[in-house]
Amino acid sequence: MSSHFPISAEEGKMGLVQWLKGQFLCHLVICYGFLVSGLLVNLLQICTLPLWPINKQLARRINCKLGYCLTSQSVALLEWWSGTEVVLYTDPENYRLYGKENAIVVLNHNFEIDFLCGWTFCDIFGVLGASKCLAKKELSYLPVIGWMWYFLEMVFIKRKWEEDKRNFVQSLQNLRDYPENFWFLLHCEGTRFTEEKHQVSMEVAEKKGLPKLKHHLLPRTKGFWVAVQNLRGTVAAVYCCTLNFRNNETPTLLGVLNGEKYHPDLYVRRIPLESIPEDEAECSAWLHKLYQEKDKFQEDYSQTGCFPGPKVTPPRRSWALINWLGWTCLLLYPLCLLLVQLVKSGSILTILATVGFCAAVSVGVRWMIGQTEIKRSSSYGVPLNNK
Ligand SMILES: CC/C=C\C/C=C\C/C=C\C/C=C\C/C=C\C/C=C\CCC(=O)SCCNC(=O)CCNC(=O)[C@H](O)C(C)(C)COP(=O)(O)OP(=O)(O)OC[C@H]1O[C@@H](n2cnc3c(N)ncnc32)[C@H](O)[C@@H]1OP(=O)(O)O
Ligand SMILES: CCCCCCCCCCCCCCCCCC(=O)OC[C@@H](O)COP(=O)(O)O
Repeated sequence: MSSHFPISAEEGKMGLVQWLKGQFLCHLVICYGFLVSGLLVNLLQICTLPLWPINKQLARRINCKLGYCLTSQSVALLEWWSGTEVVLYTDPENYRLYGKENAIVVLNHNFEIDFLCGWTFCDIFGVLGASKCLAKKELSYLPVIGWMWYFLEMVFIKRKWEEDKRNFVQSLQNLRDYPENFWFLLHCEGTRFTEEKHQVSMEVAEKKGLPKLKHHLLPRTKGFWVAVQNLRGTVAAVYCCTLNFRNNETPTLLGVLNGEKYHPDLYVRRIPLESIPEDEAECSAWLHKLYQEKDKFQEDYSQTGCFPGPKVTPPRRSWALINWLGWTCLLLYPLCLLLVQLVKSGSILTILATVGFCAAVSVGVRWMIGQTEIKRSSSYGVPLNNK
């Protein structure tokens, strides 16, 4: 039934803005800016190579800034384009420490944009350029983003312990003299949550005599233990982070690109590193207990729609937006000049080349977005013995 109330000018304007956000041309401009600026950042990163043996700390700082230039564009997309506001549930005493110390972040891995929400918190607390993750090796091959991570000393693993252990320990040791405050993200489940993976991992839990989890896969404990042991004295605390979305939202990166607003809530508990057991078996049992607590928070959230403790909506910072607008203006200018030349020339070949370029940008970015989709998740964790 149609409404008899006339829409206000304000509503009309909002409708138009929302309509624009869904248009392919807008997406093309955004993706073009992201890809071309990303390649420029990669190129500048390569230029820092001769600096590493001369002044490693300076090279690292420069790479953090370059990394920020690229990563913060996707934060701007979430905060300013889609209008998503991240809400934090945490102890105000601990809030003052976020961004002022190194930390290991333990975060659940259920959502397609959990990495983006993580980056947004990193930006809010000023550690975005230096933030790191224990990531699957396949991500290091991602054009632009994966190449950038190489220079940011991200830790990549094949998820095959015998093959990984040497490089993993060495990469962690390298972080001991990192010149900027960083957060090291660990998704201890090792893969994204799917019903099938959940079922398999709960079979493992049963065999091990561990309580079943409803909202998480059983955590793999080795990576956590090795990270804690190798970062003692470097990292002050573990941030136990539990992320969920209001109204049972299932957010996607494509949704963000279409300007859809989501409602993420993050519950953060700060646990001093000294309180985590050194012995492997005890540390492993400690992590299992942590996941049982996280599971309880998720269950309560699904009943009440909120996490425990006081909540705050930290203000978004303008830097991400300024950086994004700066790159867009810088890169749109030559594009517009090219288009004008194109129209003037009337050459079929040039027009075809331009259409081909736009199609390549669009397909390339769509493929990258595909990497974030849970339906394309790896087969890691199924069947049972797959490692
Ligand atoms: C204030 C705000 C604060 C914070 C804001 C939040 C976040 C911001 C922070 C930073 C952001 C930075 C960057 C993010 C950007 C982008 C990147 C995003 C995502 C990439 C993430 C990934 O790529 S996840 C995949 C890779 N990572 C991991 O795998 C890590 C987890 N895994 C481990 O750590 C593992 O231990 C390991 C891989 C190191 C080794 O695994 P392995 O299996 O060899 O050994 P384990 O001993 O650990 O496990 C074996 C035991 O596990 C049992 N088990 C459990 N389930 C299964 C199963 N399904 N199948 C088989 N076996 C299973 C198994 O029985 C073994 O038990 P045993 O008793 O026999 O040992
Ligand atoms: C202005 C900004 C424009 C943005 C345009 C869109 C650009 C596309 C950006 C793609 C960014 C890619 C970041 C990849 C991070 C994906 C993290 C992730 O979720 O990895 C999965 C692994 O953890 C586990 O893998 P599975 O075993 O589940 O398989």
